[in-house]
Amino acid sequence: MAQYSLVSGSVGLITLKNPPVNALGAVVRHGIVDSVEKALSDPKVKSVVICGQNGMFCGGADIKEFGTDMKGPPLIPMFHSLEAANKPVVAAIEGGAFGGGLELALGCHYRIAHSKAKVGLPEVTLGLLPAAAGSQRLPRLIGVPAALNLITTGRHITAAEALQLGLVDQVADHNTVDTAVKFAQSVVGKSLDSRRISNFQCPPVPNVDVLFEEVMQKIRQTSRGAIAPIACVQAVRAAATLPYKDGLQKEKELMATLFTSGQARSLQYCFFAQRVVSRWSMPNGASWDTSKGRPIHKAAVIGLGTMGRGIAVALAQTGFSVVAVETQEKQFMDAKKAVAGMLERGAKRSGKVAAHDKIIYSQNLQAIADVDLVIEAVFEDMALKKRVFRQLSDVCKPGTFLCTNTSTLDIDQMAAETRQPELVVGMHFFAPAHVMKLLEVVYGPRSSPEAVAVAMQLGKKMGKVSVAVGNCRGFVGNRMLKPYRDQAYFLLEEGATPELIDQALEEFGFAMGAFKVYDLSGLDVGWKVRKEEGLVLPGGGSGKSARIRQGVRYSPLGDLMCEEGRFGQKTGRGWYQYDKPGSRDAKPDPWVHRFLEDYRARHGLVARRISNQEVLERCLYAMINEGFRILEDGIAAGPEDIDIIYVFGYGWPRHRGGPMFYANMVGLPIVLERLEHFAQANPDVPTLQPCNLLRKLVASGSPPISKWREAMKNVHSQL
Ligand SMILES: CC/C=C\CC(=O)SCCNC(=O)CCNC(=O)[C@H](O)C(C)(C)COP(=O)(O)OP(=O)(O)OC[C@H]1O[C@@H](n2cnc3c(N)ncnc32)[C@H](O)[C@@H]1OP(=O)(O)O
Repeated sequence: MAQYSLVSGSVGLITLKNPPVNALGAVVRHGIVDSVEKALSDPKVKSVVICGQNGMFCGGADIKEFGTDMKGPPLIPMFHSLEAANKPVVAAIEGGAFGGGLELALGCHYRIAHSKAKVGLPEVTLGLLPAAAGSQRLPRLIGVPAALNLITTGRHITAAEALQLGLVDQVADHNTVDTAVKFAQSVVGKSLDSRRISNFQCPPVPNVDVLFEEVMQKIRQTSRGAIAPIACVQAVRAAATLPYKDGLQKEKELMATLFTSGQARSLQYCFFAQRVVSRWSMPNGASWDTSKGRPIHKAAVIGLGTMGRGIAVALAQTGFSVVAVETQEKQFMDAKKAVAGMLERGAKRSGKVAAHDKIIYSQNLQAIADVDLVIEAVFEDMALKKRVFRQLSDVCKPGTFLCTNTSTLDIDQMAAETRQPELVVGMHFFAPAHVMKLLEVVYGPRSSPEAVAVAMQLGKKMGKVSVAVGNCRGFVGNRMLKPYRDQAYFLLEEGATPELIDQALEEFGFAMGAFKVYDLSGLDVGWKVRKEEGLVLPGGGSGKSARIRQGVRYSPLGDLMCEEGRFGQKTGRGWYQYDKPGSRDAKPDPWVHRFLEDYRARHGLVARRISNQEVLERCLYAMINEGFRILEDGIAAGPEDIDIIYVFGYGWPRHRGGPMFYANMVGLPIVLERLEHFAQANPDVPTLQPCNLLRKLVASGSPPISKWREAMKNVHSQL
């Protein structure tokens, strides 16, 4: 609702009330229309202030209404009537004004923001554009380049930046509403013509066509197929080149396309999914609202390789005291230098002081005796990790949480080495750990709810999107990656090239195709693991058994590449060629094509034409099928958990919502039918066999993704 009151004898105060963010739902919109009418028709009222309750101006349109028939007054006429009012209207912005909330403020004659408030037009992140005249008013107010930046990125800016851009008129340090009321009184009688933004011309931009051409080109390169950023540019261009009324019409047309698009649905799903996963639960019933963590003041990182360095930096930048331990002399010296550099660069970017003093370096494990939490990041070797956990259990004070950054290994085996296995959890960071947003928090059968709560809270403090998952090989992310990668290799055997597969995946929207990722992360990493698993045969093996391991189809292509010393970017040669070792510019390599032809000839394989569609279906449906198995096994609490992991950790295009949401969009019967088809053609690939949960969902009429959790309830959990 919106509450109306008369304050200071002459100011009509309209307070938006719709917790938690005062979104502009139908009831609020009715409330605003009624209140404005009261204020404008009351002769006692000389000016109007609009604010939001509980320190929050307005989080924008109510996103939950988007899928409905959206009754109630529309926003644009409401903002026009505010702007046309003959009494000054002032927005008092506390907390934040986002999307429709900022558009409401732009309809007012003046804007006053609290110094801690943030404002922005984040519609693009929801697959939309600011279509309550925001795309037309903002460029007229702050100029085309600045508006383009805010609208196409959706970034939230501080009150200080908003003041500098001329987006707000004043910044208040104390009571914003009081300040706004006084301000409103002070401007009574002043002409409002110059305050009505829709009357403004956009400040002229030299070479406007060139500017838009450049921006559009950049956006096409970076948007990975997302349509909303492009529509945003087109809408701002309309503001820059057309009269307000025509620009508004263009905004409406562009929005009509976006509003019902699958991309908007996907992005809005991601918005809510991100919030759903923060409300974690474990199969034993423990959950975010019943389990409390403990405060962490001092943490330790064990092992200062790539991951350990990133984790130490992330912790220090969050404000934790960190003991960084590395026992090998050379690695220790290299790490100290590298971490200092990372902190310096981070400080330069953020404008904050580098947090060097937060980190104490040591080569001695005894230095961590008094820490509250340890994150182990030593080499991915179970014997080594077990030894480290035994030592940690001896050295640390009782009650210290012991976390492992393993990306695949069984955390329960590590817990078994300690005196308090209930304090052991996985904290699987993604490289580079100080940059990547995702954190998989892995609970084992003995992990306590308190330990999970601590890891989840720590992740949140570090600015990570933390997802609680169960303990199995590869957890959620890497477990699903395996069938995807297997299919990519099988497709090479059947006639594809790395370029063909990567192009299909990148056109789909992945940041990088499977083979570019291999080259980036190093082919030798997986080779080492496969060797330990006994999968690697010299020369890839021979005869029929060369392409079968433990009864299932296996491609030795990755092993053969490693035998050639082709480890990827680091050696300047991998699935692509690079100018020099360490270079990132991947070029197709005729050597790889010949290598594949020789391989096929050796194994009697006849290359066939492989379409982009087949690449997508084989790679993605195999991955999705594993996702359903993960749900079936109770390793992830719901499809949202899987999708958020893929969007934040694996370069899955957000505008496609995550693998499980994508399956829901494609249609479960289609996914099932294609998997059945591929499974029949590849009986030696068990990961293509459709799993029971998928079959069950299809048999029960393919309910929408929001109902999958119900269907999962009756499926047996292995935890
Ligand atoms: C014609 C079209 C016109 C206009 C288009 C729009 O306005 S689209 C909406 C544009 N607004 C946004 O994108 C803002 C979305 N919200 C946020 O970014 C954050 O919620 C916000 C406002 C910065 C607050 O962040 P905070 O971390 O404090 O809270 P949290 O994100 O956890 O949100 C709390 C709960 O509020 C729900 N919520 C937030 N915004 C909206 C919204 N606009 N509509 C509906 N619901 C919203 C959010 O889901 C949380 O709910 P919960 O059930 O607690 O998970």
